[in-house]
Amino acid sequence: MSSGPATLTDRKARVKQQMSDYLELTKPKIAVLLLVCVAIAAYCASNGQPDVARLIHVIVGTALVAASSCVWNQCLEVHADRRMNRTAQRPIPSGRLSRYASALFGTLLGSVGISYLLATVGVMPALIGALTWILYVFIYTPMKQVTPWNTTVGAIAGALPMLMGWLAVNPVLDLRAVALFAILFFWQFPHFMAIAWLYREDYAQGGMKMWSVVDGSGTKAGIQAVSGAMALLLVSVVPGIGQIATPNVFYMLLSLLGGVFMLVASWRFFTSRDDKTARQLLFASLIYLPCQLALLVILPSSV
Ligand code: HEM
Ligand SMILES: CC(C)=CCC/C(C)=C/CC/C(C)=C/COP(=O)(O)OP(=O)(O)O
Repeated sequence: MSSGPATLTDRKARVKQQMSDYLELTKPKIAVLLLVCVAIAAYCASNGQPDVARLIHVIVGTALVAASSCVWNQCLEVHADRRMNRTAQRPIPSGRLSRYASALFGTLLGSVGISYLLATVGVMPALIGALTWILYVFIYTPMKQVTPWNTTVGAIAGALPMLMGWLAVNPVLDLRAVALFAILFFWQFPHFMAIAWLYREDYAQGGMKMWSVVDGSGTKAGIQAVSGAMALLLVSVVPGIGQIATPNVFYMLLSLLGGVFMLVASWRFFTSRDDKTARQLLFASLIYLPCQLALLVILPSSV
């Protein structure tokens, strides 16, 4: 007799679980920071006069395309994800969602996202969105099983959304646009080398050829982290140079400070190569990026 309400409750719980599974497939935590980057690039490109509608359009469109790429990434990696502790409980390897339904969901998100970008902010952001999708899904994802250079390709895919944000409001890519791309590109090396070290056993089990797997001593991961942090320090200063006669010293000094913070965290990881310094480096990377982005916003638009 009581099976009616119980069934309804069960069904509601199942729908709720499925919705949260589909959301999980889109890797929402990474997406939030990525979309903040897109927004900041669009803001910088607007030279202090942001077109709010275009800004919102490029955020929405990029969110859809990025979500689609994350869904497809998990459709292709299901066997590896099943073998790794960090990913085994994801919706597809755990069997909560089928690969087919997920691929359909990802395709829908991607098609809507690219069409939305085309219709609202134009060809260039849509084109770069499509290229980034292909790079992440069809080049980076299979490359993880082949060579540690996969991270370099992944970092290009991770940084390209900066150009989507920029091109949505400004058709000309200047030195600041290149610097924004470079900041996000180089930031990913210390960010990911810390993760690659922390999950090295997992990655090895999943057949992923990360630097921390092919060189178990951690030296190569450390070198990648330190080199990335050094390059990051240099490129983060560039947006402050602006017109040579009036460099923004305030911005440049604070960027240098942030760069040194990342370099010290990377150096400590390189010299110790233990979980403690890796965790500190990952934490430092997640503190650094929002601060550096905030600095870019307060950088005067005349630069
Ligand atoms: C080569 C490129 C990248 C790789 C391989 C990578 C990989 C990862 C992985 C595996 C985690 C999960 C760590 C954990 O479970 O403890 C993570 C965390 C995170 N990543 Fe990245 N990432 C990359 C680029 C990016 C980019 C471009 C962004 C955004 C701008 C980003 C933002 C984040 C954030 C916010 C977290 C913390 C949230 C979480 O724990 O899921 N990452 N990254
Ligand atoms: C517009 C568009 C298509 C944007 C996509 C950009 C994007 C999602 C960048 C993230 C960068 C990246 C390589 C993350 C790690 O993936 P991973 O597969 O190594 O992470 P995992 O091991 O947790 O699955």
